[in-house]
Amino acid sequence: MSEQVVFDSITKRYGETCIFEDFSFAAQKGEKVVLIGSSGSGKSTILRILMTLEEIQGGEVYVDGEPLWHEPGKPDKRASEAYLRQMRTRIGMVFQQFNLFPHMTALRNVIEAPLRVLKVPRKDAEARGRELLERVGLGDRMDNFPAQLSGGQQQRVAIARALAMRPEILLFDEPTSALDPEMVGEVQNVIRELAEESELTMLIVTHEMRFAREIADRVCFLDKGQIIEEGSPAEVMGNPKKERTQAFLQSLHGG
Ligand SMILES: Nc1ncnc2c1ncn2[C@@H]1O[C@H](COP(=O)(O)OP(=O)(O)OP(=O)(O)O)[C@@H](O)[C@H]1O
Repeated sequence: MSEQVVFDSITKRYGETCIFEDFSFAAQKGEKVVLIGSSGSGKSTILRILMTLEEIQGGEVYVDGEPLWHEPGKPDKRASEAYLRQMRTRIGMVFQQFNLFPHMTALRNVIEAPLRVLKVPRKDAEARGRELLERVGLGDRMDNFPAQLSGGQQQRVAIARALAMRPEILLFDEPTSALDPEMVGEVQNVIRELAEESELTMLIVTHEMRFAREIADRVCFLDKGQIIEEGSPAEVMGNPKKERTQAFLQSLHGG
């Protein structure tokens, strides 16, 4: 196995507040890593840094061995927008709040980036878009606008949209936490199938422990910008060694 994502001793600050200092993390190609931890521990920030939505102040992130923030040939300068954009095409992200374009149909939402960014011919983009929407169970909803779809359906469109860019890495930031409870299962099923069937490297932030257990090859428990404990779901969630992990899991069980 090779490392597809590496955080090498990064520093991340918001103003004066240091979120990560000397933070390192790696995910293997095809690995499904679930990040758990209390609110504010830095889980979303990890995904946002990888998606180049947040800059770092020290260290480096590598994707497939290539630096994300220090463009080769320009190691002392911030990577150019063109370089970041090209690196970003390898990574897809599904957000808590779907973030669909409201004025576009489901199909249009899915094909927009392949058309504009990858310059895929419209016929091919549409064929692939239809296939992906079928795959997430929305074959009969392709021409609906987001407002005509339930939250669960919108999130499934968002997953199809991320897949349309043929990423190598797929990031999920609390993908079901904005959903009504009855829709959580349908979205989790789609993600679970994807995890079982695909070679994608997946990083998933979730507060849903049952889902985390089902989907993860490895669970990382974060606290205050540090990975306190990591291992298989059975190890971390079934038999946590560290007090802070135990306290976190108990706080969830306690409601
Ligand atoms: N844009 C920002 N400006 C300032 N501080 C921020 C910003 N974004 C996040 N933070 C802070 O960084 C820390 C880590 O936030 P992050 O969203 O990564 O945590 P999290 O573990 O994903 O939490 P949650 O489970 O609540 O989403 C928090 O203390 C948060 O307040």
